[in-house]
Amino acid sequence: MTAEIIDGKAFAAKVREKVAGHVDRLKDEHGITPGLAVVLVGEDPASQVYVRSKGKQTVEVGMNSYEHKLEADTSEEDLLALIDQLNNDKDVHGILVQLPLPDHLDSDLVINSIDPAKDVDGFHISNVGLLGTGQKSMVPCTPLGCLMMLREHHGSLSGMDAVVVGRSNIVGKPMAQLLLGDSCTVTIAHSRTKDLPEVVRRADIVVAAVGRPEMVPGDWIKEGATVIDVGINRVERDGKNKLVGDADYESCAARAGAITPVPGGVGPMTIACLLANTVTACCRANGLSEPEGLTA
Ligand SMILES: Nc1nc2c(c(=O)[nH]1)N[C@@H](CN(C=O)c1ccc(C(=O)N[C@@H](CCC(=O)O)C(=O)O)cc1)CN2
Repeated sequence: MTAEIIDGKAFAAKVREKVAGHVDRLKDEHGITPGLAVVLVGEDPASQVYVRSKGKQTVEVGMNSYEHKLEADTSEEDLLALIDQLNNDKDVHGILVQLPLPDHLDSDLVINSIDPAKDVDGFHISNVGLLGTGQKSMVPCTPLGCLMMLREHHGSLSGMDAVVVGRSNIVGKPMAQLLLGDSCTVTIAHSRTKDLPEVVRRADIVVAAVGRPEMVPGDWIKEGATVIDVGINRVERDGKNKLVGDADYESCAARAGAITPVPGGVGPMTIACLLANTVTACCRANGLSEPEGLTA
């Protein structure tokens, strides 16, 4: 079998188009412009690229973008003061602190200081609890993007066997909650899972989110399964830098029914879903109905 390629770049463009439509309506009918504040601490080169891209795409869909770039040695007190200011700014509907933070800053403390209603990353402990109990929450962008692509590809996911390889708070755990919410039978596998290849071979849906280059080989994949590759790993091949996922693309594509490529799969959906979450947060803050097609 040769897998169908799930084109995340094209799908993300459609999500952005939908977001732009909702933003137009918010402006025309309610006089409200959604605003997203992104906070970057330090000069991590990859983070700088992602933050630039977030700002650009925010403006492209018609929203206001507020960028706050802080020195790498910014104190926790100063960062928390900025978040407090953004929490109280009525023009800011979404707040995101780019991760990873420099080591001297406590990420959990910082994330949990964001107003949960403005936490467009969905990382605040309140949103984690709401998602885990099936209540309305802000949903982390990468898993939301994966869910949207899976729903688009399969229609209903009900009754499917899903294996999430990786148990991070940012991707693995919320991904499992979302799949459970769509009535999949879900296994979270990790480095200590016994007979990992056999566990993965049972799955109709495999979400690879371990952060290890090409860890999942094709012979772990059930014929016809869907592979969602969350990994973004920079490796050197033949003297050149290359981006690869957590799944070995060639061998997985030879067995899977559908697969997301890296780059151009899950990555672009992360920022598209951030924009979607900002519109959702803005609608909720103003007592308006949820934007259709942009939430879990
Ligand atoms: N506060 C957050 N920090 C981080 C998150 C997050 O969701 N919230 N996720 C990642 C980084 N990230 C967004 O912040 C992100 C990563 C990758 C992409 C993307 O489009 N990747 C492209 C490849 C780009 C490249 O060449 O490097 C792709 O996969 O096609 C977008 C956003 C960590 N931090």
